[in-house]
Amino acid sequence: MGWDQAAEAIVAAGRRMDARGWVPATAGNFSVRLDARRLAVTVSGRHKGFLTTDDVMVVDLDGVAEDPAKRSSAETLLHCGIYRRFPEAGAVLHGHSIANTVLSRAAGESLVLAGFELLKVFPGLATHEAEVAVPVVPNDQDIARMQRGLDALWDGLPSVPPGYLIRGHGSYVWAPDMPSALARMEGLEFMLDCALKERSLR
Ligand SMILES: CSC[C@@H](O)[C@@H](O)C(=O)COP(=O)(O)O
Ligand SMILES: [Zn+2]
Repeated sequence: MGWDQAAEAIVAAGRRMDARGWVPATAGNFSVRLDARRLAVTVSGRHKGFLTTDDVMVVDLDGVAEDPAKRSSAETLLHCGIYRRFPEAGAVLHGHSIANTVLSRAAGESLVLAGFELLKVFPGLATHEAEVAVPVVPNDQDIARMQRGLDALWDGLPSVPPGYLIRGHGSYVWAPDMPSALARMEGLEFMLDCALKERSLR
């Protein structure tokens, strides 16, 4: 995807995520794959609901900035990890919702979503009569180490996961393009909201 389109898609995604309350303070980060070696990603520390295209920058798949004067997202290496591993990934979204934060703190190594019609937002699922295990990984301020843990986890999975949760921190999803990534994020967060409400009814 070209730079202009990618940067606009990221700005619009920020507004959408902010409207849903999923990027409080300066939380969250987003990216779009530009070509085989480069991605457009959010600059670190910006409020994601008020981004302009100046708050988007280019890094390579090692996370090295094209413009060294700009500092990319603290979690850039998690974006790079997704693009490196999953060739079909064209856009990545990360958000900090109440539901993903609370449920990931209570979960074990994965959080199982079952019986929801919205499971069909995930690839390969054509019915609600399914269950999806969303991996939950420990939070870590050492992002390179976190990505090594994710790579080890992915090595052992039988299929591409629908995304993942970082415990007490947030969610990551990806898809071939930004509209599909937003749909996956909205589907995942809807189901997490439901799961949280179900727990409070118990
Ligand atoms: C507001 S604290 C959140 C950050 O530590 C981080 O997890 C985050 O999502 C945003 O970091 P950023 O460097 O702006 O991409
Ligand atoms: Zn985060």
